[in-house]
Amino acid sequence: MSEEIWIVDDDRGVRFVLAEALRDAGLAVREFGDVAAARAALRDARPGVWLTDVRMPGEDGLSLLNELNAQGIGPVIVMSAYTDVATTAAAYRAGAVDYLAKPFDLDHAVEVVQRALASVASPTAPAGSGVAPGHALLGESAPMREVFRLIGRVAASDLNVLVTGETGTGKELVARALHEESARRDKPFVALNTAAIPSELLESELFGHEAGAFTGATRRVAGRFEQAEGGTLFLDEIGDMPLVLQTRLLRVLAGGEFYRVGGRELIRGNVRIVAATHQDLAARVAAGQFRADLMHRLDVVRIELPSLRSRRSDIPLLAQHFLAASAQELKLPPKRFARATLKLIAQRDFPGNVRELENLCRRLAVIAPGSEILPADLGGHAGAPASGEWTDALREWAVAALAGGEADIHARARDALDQTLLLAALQASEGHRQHAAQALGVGRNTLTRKLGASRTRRT
Ligand SMILES: Nc1ncnc2c1ncn2[C@@H]1O[C@H](COP(=O)(O)OP(=O)(O)OP(=O)(O)O)[C@@H](O)[C@H]1O
Repeated sequence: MSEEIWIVDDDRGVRFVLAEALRDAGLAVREFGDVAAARAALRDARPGVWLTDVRMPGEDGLSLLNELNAQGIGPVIVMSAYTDVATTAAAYRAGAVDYLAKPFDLDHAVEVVQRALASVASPTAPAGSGVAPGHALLGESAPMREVFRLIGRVAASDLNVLVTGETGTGKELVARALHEESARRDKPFVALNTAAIPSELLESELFGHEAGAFTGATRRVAGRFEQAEGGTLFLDEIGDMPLVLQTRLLRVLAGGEFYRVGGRELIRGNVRIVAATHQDLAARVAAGQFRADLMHRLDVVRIELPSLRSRRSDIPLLAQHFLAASAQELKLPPKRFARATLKLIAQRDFPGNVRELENLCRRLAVIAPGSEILPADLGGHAGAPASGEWTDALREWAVAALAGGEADIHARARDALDQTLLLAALQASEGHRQHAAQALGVGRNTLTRKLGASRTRRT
């Protein structure tokens, strides 16, 4: 077996630095500027490992990968600047052993090549079925690229996956992407939010019931397991599942068989389970609220979604996407963010993560007056105020007041807030109460009352 590494990339710069790094590591390297040249070289030689770009003028890297894979020539490592789930998963499906997201770290690239060389004896994965459909899952930050890579890696397998992450981080989207990128994509994707269903109904929701199984069960109903036959069942908020049902679910997962509620017919299912939770399952196990054996069965592969505030570089991309999508969906004229507005948004903390950002953009699509969304538009309408502004000063004051054991902290802060806002508005309206009230978005009576209250307290 040849130990030569073949690099196919139309970008000379990439070829050069990569080839140098590999040679420094003691490997022999051959470079090709396009697929045709590499294919010609195949007539009288074989590489140890291929590294190929995806999008190149002429034939693209994936079609080469498919062909090499069909002929058992490999292993192939795909390099691409396109790090979305669809491209990554398509590469893995076509038989890539690894995926390097450009720009990549050279040491990491050398390591990946060495690993591929070491595993040369093992056969490559079977060829896949072409290019994947587009995905709603967006992100360019390093942690999201890692998520896409994992999805690409495990989608084609039938392994159970546990998706973890705070609320609104995209757990359901990941489950859908896993389904779309698997051979099950033409079968149903069925989602069930365990926390949203009363526990006494959950069993019949999951496994279905026969007519007469309980009061009100007038006909046989298929449960989510049956509905998802051949496809994927997404169990959201799995941490909230009652213990009795955990036992039942465990039995079904272990045996692959179940009965409908009130039924005698044993049903054999073929369903892939993707579960999600925002809770720390291990902690729930320790507290006796979740079965350890069920956790291990669900947590075969874990995909951890990062919070939005830990990947702020994705915020502008997501915000622009949501703004455009909202305008289209609500049939509103398109708007765009001023650069300063995007910067302010990217500083926010978003405890509700991507969902909260999506809601903010939807609101702005509706209420921002101009075609360009300015920082002022974020003002009172945009949810929590940006961190790093007056709230920081307020927080400092509160921390000091709490530490000093002061009394009536909330009332005093509220008074100070009222007074500051009212005086600023009155100044701006040159003492005109009606205008000041309008500008603040409060009624005139409220303004008068608050003015009175703050005066009374001060005296
Ligand atoms: N990476 C992403 N790219 C684009 N949209 C996203 C992304 N992540 C989340 N969203 C959007 O944010 C919203 C929330 O996502 P999703 O429902 O998947 O989150 P979740 O983690 O399952 O939330 P919960 O824990 O509250 O159920 C959805 O509208 C989804 O389309």
